[in-house]
Amino acid sequence: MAKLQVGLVGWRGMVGSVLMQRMQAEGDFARIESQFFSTSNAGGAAPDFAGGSTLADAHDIARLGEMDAIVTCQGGDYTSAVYSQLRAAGWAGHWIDAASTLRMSDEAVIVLDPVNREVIDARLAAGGRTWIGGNCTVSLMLMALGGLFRAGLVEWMSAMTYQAASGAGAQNMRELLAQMGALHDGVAAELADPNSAILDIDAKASATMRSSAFPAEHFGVPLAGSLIPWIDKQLDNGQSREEWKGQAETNKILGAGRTVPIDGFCVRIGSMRCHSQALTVKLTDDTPMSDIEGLIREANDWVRLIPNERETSMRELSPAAVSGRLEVPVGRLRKLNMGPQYLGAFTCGDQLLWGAAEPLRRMLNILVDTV
Ligand SMILES: NC(=O)C1=CN([C@@H]2O[C@H](COP(=O)(O)OP(=O)(O)OC[C@H]3O[C@@H](n4cnc5c(N)ncnc54)[C@H](OP(=O)(O)O)[C@@H]3O)[C@@H](O)[C@H]2O)C=CC1
Ligand SMILES: N[C@@H](CC(=O)OP(=O)(O)O)C(=O)O
Repeated sequence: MAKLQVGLVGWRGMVGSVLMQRMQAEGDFARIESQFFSTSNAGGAAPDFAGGSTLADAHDIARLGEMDAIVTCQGGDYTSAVYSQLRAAGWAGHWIDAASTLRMSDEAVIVLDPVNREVIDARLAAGGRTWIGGNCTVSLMLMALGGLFRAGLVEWMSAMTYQAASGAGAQNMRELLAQMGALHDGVAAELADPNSAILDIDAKASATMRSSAFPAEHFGVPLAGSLIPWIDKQLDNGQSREEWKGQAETNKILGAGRTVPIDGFCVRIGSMRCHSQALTVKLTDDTPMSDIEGLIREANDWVRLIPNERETSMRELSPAAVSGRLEVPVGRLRKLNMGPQYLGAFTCGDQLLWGAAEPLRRMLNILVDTV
């Protein structure tokens, strides 16, 4: 059988680079015929790892239209510029996209196959052609607690997030490190002197952070040594758009009849590429902890239950431990003081893997296996 012709757009960006790493690691390129596209270097050389050849123009609708599937990590502006033109030209191929632009449209499924494979399969059987990766925070939360949702145990949930710089883009990751460096540079002499006063060091660090010379072009404000209590756009109801996605995308991914209320606050913190979340779950009944742990543990191959103990939690449930790994640890599990139906949990995951690239390459492989 002929291999799928797959167009890859946005492959050298941050999400795209992680996707390329994962596709190489899993041998995905051997299963497809790949054609690389570029918005900036058409005619240039395609990357060696996929056998070379020439980059095609990512705005050439006729060339894109020759693909059986297009995988794009190029961003929402590109999706807005190209997707409807391609469909209007009669293209019936599969569109797999990291950007949020099409997520809530009726024709699109938000893909996270360890959680919603049935939803994907049903839409495939019905002729679905548009597959969009979910918001990173939502996908990571569902990889951690999908077992409770699947069992119908979640009456409502509140998610308080601690989101990494990578979610804002590559330049923001660089700026976070530049901010850390500037903070250190500002007090290096005092730090080298064990007798210097801590309050003097603190005052100097605060002054550095507030100075107009502090590098904050991308975040707009200090993140290192501070935090940012707003992610994405402001909505009329007082939520940030990132907070809005929690309920909207979770329920769409699950494809259930009932809407599970979800709300909370999304906060940017100074981690590099792992998003963490403190979750409060109102359970539908007083389910015993052993059942809860079993449901979470057995939900998929990547969730890892961390016992609610100090040493293990500190060592294994943090961005430093999880960065670059596909495992999604979840721990701090305990019933809360509010009553036996209230469960607390804490989870941490790499937002460039399960939060962005991994669901896309897995969707491509589902297509390779089924169409
Ligand atoms: N950042 C994240 O955590 C997540 C992002 N997404 C979505 O994924 C999409 C892409 O995001 P992201 O990967 O952060 O975007 P990037 O800005 O890293 O990359 C996007 C494109 O910018 C172009 N580009 C220009 N200069 C450079 C350069 N020096 N190095 C690399 N690429 C360059 C490339 O296009 P070309 O090669 O054509 O010039 C590249 O494909 C967005 O829609 C975003 O919403 C989804 C989930 C998480
Ligand atoms: N908004 C996320 C990253 C992201 O790109 O999300 P989305 O794919 O929903 O736009 C963050 O800042 O951490």
